Formats: sequence, C-alpha cells, structure tokens
Amino acid sequence: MDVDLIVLGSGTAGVKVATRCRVAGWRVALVEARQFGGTCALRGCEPKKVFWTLAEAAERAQRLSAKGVGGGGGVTLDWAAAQRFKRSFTDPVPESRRESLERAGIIALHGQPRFLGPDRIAVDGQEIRFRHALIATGAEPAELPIAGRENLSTSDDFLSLEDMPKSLVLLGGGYISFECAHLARRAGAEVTILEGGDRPLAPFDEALVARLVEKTRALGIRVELGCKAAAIRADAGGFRVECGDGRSFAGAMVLHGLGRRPALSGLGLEAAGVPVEKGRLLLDPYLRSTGNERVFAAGDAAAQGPALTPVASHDAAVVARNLLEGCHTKPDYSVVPSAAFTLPPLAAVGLTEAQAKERGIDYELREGDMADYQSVRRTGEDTAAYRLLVAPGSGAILGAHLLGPEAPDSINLFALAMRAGMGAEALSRMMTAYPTGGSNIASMLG
Ligand SMILES: Cc1cc2nc3c(=O)[nH]c(=O)nc-3n(C[C@H](O)[C@H](O)[C@H](O)COP(=O)(O)OP(=O)(O)OC[C@H]3O[C@@H](n4cnc5c(N)ncnc54)[C@H](O)[C@@H]3O)c2cc1C
Ligand SMILES: NC(=O)c1ccc[n+]([C@@H]2O[C@H](COP(=O)([O-])OP(=O)(O)OC[C@H]3O[C@@H](n4cnc5c(N)ncnc54)[C@H](O)[C@@H]3O)[C@@H](O)[C@H]2O)c1
Repeated sequence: MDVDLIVLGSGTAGVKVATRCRVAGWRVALVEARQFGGTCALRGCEPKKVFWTLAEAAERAQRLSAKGVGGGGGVTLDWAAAQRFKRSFTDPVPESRRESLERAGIIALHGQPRFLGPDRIAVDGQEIRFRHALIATGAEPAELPIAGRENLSTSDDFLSLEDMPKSLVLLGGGYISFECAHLARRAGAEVTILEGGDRPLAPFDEALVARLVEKTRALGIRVELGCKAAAIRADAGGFRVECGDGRSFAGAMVLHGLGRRPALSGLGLEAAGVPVEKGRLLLDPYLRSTGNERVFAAGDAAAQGPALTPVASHDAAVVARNLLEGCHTKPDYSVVPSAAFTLPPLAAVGLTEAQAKERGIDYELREGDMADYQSVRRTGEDTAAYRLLVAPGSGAILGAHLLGPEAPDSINLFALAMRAGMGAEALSRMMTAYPTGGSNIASMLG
C-alpha cells in the first residue's frame, strides 16, 4: 500500500494531523498499537477529571453539611460506583474514535508498526510505503533503576481500579502522584507520597506548592521529601518501598509517578534513519527528524514542550501546517497553562518566581490569600491563594499561579491576557460576569 502520510498513534496529536492532511486530500493511514483513543481520553485527563469531579462534589457536600447542605456529613466518594460512571465515558471511545477516522476516509490499522527503511513501514506483516510519517506514540512510565520495579503499578492501573486498596505508596511527587493521592485519600485509602527531591510539583510556584503540601498533610496524606525510591519488595499483604537513605514504607499498592518518557521502543527507528539520543527523538525546530526529513513527531513522543494535551494539539497544528504548506512553522511553548487536579487544584501559566530569578528577569510580585474571598468561602474551602509576576514598567504579566477551587478555569484568563499581550492594568479593567472566579482577577491585580 502507498500513502502520503502514515501516522503512528491515535491520541490527540496523531488524530489531528491525520484529519487535517486527509481534509487536504491526502491518502492517510493511522496505526494504533493499543486501543484507539490515546492517553487523554482513555487513561489520562478525561477519566481522571471524572473521578476528580465526583471527589470534589463529595468533599464540597461534606464541607457545607453544616451550612445548608442537608443529610449530614456522610457524603463520601464511592469508588466502585465512580469507576462505573468513568467507564461510561471511556468505554465508547475506542469504537467511536476508529469509526470517526474511517468516516473521514483515513485507513485505520490496528497493530505494531516497525520501520523497514526511510520510506517503508510494516504493520503486522503488511508493508506500507509512505511520503511522510508522523511519530505520535505518546509517552510511557520511565524505566528507572529501581530494584523490584516489576512491582510498580501505573496510572493506567490506578484509573482502572474496581476497588480502592487500603493503602498506597506513590513514588514521585509530580502530577500523577499528587492527583492520584488526593483521589485515593477521598476514597478512604491510607496514602504516602515519596518525592526524591526537596520539593514536589516542580513546574509550579514553590510557595503555593508549600501551601498545597500543608493541606495535603492535613488531609492525612503522608508526604516524604528527599526520599529516592531504591527498591520495592513484596511484603506481607503488599509491598515495601525502600529509599536510598534507609527509610521504608509499606502499602498494598505502589504507584509509578516518577515521570514519563517518549514511547519509542519497537519502532525500528534505526532502519528509518531517525536518530534518538537519551530516549528522545532528535528533531529540528519544525518538529522534523534531523535524520529523515520525511518523518515528523508531535506531542509527548516529540517531548519538545511540556507533556500536556494542549501541547500535543498545538504540535499537531504545527506539523500539519509544515506538511501541507512547507516547513515554516515552529511550535511556541511560551504560554502553556496547566493545572494539577488536586483538591483544591493548583494552576500555573508563564514564569515561576524561581525561573524569573534564574533568568535575571525583573518582576513585581502581587500575592495574597484568597481563603476569605466570597467565591472561596461559599465552597467551604479553606486553602486558596495567588501569586502573580508582573513586569515593572510595562505591566506585562510574566506568570500567574493560583491555588483554589476555581484555579484551573481562572488560569485560562491569564493565559489569554498573556497571549494577547494584555497587561495587568488592562486585564484588571476588563469587565467580567459577577460573581465568578474571573471576577476575582481584578481584586488580585489590585
Ligand atoms: C494519568 C494522566 C493524567 C493526565 N492528565 C492530564 C491533564 O489533566 N491535562 C493535560 O493537559 N494532560 C494530562 N496528561 C497528559 C496527556 O494525557 C498527554 O500529554 C497527551 O495525551 C499526549 O497526547 P499524544 O497524542 O502526544 O499521545 P497519546 O495520547 O499518549 O497517544 C499516543 C498513542 O500512541 C499509541 N502508541 C504507543 N506506542 C505505539 C506504537 N509503537 N505504535 C502505534 N501506536 C502506539 C498509544 O497507545 C496511544 O494511543 C495526563 C497524562 C496521564 C498519564
Ligand atoms: N494535570 C495534568 O496536566 C497532568 C496529570 C498527570 C500527568 N501529566 C503529565 O504527565 C507527566 C508525567 O507525570 P508524572 O507525575 O509521572 O511525572 P512528573 O515529571 O510530574 O513528576 C515526577 C516526580 O518524580 C520524582 N522522582 C524521580 N525519580 C524519583 C525516585 N527515584 N524516587 C522518588 N521520586 C523521584 C521527580 O523529582 C518528580 O517530582 C507530567 O510531567 C505531565 O506532563 C499531566
């Protein structure tokens, strides 16, 4: 078979490039090795947010039980029922994703692809000659030199649990560990997070992370810092994690939250002349392989921007333009909002204070506690704060960091202002619907 484009991976990045090229009249094939649908829809953002929404609803009802929500404080997260609800979102995805690809005229193949040469690939024995290829295979849990790592469960396993184990140890203090820890605790588990460095959630503002850690501990989640996991051994009824410094922690389940790496194994990249260094594809500024100009990459597999869904989507738009209009477009990762869906959630866009200091960038800090804001008080939440970095003189917003119930939505307004070149003063004058999370922004900016 001959195609203009073969896409590897049916996640956010792969489907977008495939669809755009097909609309332009190209003959496109897409191959998926697992279920059609990708991480975000099946094993990441979407199912996680279903659990988070239920956990948040249960906790909000508990917090407000003495304040007008009837029925007492007995509302809890029922994990088994939540799992069934989650499946109502994820179960239909593989079939509907495959159908929509086929409806668009894209040849949807299931199997393990392997390059045979610079313009040839095999999918389970079928040979395909391509003009272009896109590697959009996403990421997988990093393989780390930890003895007994076969005892680790992954976020895929966690999000598929029928019942919540009694106790969990989460290795790493990043997005996955914090999000899963907050869910597991609300479902009644004893939870321990072991972070190897001296602070968790590195991409976020240090002071707000400290507030979140304090809150996390107050919820009964143990957060241990400077604890590099060295070994995981089977123990009575579960596992024991041993840290390099002699400390050890037991749990019925041990979860991998140690970072993810591009999923490139088994693709036969050498045969295609596609170089890889330290587990990452070598790409030019146009997301094209430095060794084979037919081959592009996007999203988590490209690992050029942060491993987030909006980045995968942005990369895909860039690659589609480069394929269809010639290689002129570079990705722009300067304004990437993101949120950690803890309870309360934490959100960020732009520079952290540490990055501004490191780069010698002048900034004015506007910070405050939001626990007594009406929008926070009426949710019963007691932890909320903001920290904004504004350029002295121009008033440009350099970074925005929010902790609190409305943080993940409000951060998008800061991202919009930064993208539109709107300074702090113009943003504070913007009329917003009231009372909403957005209407707090004027108060934050003073
Ligand atoms: C638990 C979890 C929660 C997350 N939550 C968020 C969130 O809230 N917000 C956010 O922005 N991001 C979140 N992310 C990150 C986000 O899911 C990814 O950044 C995004 O899905 C990347 O999209 P992609 O298209 O690059 O890759 P993917 O969506 O991973 O798609 C890659 C596809 O390629 C397939 N594949 C792999 N190897 C091969 C192969 N050899 N051949 C063919 N196909 C292959 C995979 O099966 C998969 O379907 C989360 C990730 C995880 C793990
Ligand atoms: N809400 C979201 O947007 C969201 C949610 C989940 C995942 N993601 C994406 O997926 C990526 C992977 O998530 P993740 O949580 O696995 O990784 P992460 O990069 O967020 O965090 C990994 C953590 O593990 C620590 N670590 C590394 N080795 C260790 C060791 N031996 N012992 C103890 N700690 C160790 C690191 O210091 C780091 O804090 C994220 O970076 C993010 O891009 C996003």
